[in-house]
Amino acid sequence: MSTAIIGAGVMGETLLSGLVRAGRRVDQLMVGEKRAERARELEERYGVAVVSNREAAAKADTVALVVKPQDMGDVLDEIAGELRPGQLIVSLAAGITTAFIESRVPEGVAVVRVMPNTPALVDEGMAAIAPGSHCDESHLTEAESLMASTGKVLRIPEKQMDAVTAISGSGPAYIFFVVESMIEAGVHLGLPRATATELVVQTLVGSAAMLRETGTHPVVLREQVTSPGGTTASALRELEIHKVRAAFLAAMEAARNRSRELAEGS
Ligand SMILES: NC(=O)C1=CN([C@@H]2O[C@H](COP(=O)(O)OP(=O)(O)OC[C@H]3O[C@@H](n4cnc5c(N)ncnc54)[C@H](O)[C@@H]3O)[C@@H](O)[C@H]2O)C=CC1
Ligand SMILES: O=C(O)[C@@H]1CCC=N1
Repeated sequence: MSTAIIGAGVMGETLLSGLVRAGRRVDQLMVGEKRAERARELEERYGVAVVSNREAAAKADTVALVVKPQDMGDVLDEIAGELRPGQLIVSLAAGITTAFIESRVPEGVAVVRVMPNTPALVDEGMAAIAPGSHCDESHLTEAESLMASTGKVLRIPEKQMDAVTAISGSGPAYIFFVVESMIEAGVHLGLPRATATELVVQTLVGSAAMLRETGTHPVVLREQVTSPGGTTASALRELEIHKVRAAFLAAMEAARNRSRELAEGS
């Protein structure tokens, strides 16, 4: 099965590198990328063939679309004439619905919508996938196998996609923001930057491992850290006073709403 990736920016390269690491044959992969310099870079780094979008669409069994949502209409119009029934389009674009894609490609082309995230770069990705209206099990299995090369995959109904985008798609950015804030706090408290960074990163990794390995609810894990009258309780009180919980809710609502707007082309 040959796979083309159209749009090889951050997420396109993440997918490409994951497929290569997972052992997909490079001669079964191809890339369509608008920026010539970027295309050359990927050719050199992975030995992958860079072709026109139309050639990618004509040759590949599966076409992964990894351009920005605002570029999807143009790319679909460009490749529609090359697509044929039985092919699979896997779209990784935020906001863009399977119905939008289906309305621009020939009848019988299957569409799967995916929301990945950047930890896929280290094989710890979280991808959600939702079928369009002409998908059968083999299409979903192929999309699943594409994304499973870089982490976990969850099947969801498409109506959950905007919320998923707000939580796991954008999620790594929130976590990095928290990490960055904690490192700055450590520096403010007088720690050398390298020490603060090591402390925060290992605390993050350790906490994530506890969540995954114990399956214990985060509230219980937080209570275990919070000694009566101790340091953690003082810190958490400040987070509540500064409405951090409410800010997270508002932030993720904003991301969900932005995903909906992208569907409308803005
Ligand atoms: N970066 C992230 O964490 C995530 C991104 N996504 C989705 O992935 C898609 C790409 O996002 P990024 O990689 O962050 O953006 P990016 O800007 O890094 O990559 C987009 C790439 O598409 C190329 N491109 C634009 N028009 C093209 C055309 N007509 N033909 C061929 N290539 C073209 C650009 O030159 C660029 O290399 C977006 O739709 C985004 O919603 C989804 C989940 C997470
Ligand atoms: O910020 C964005 O629009 C993309 C989608 C999810 C993560 N990055």
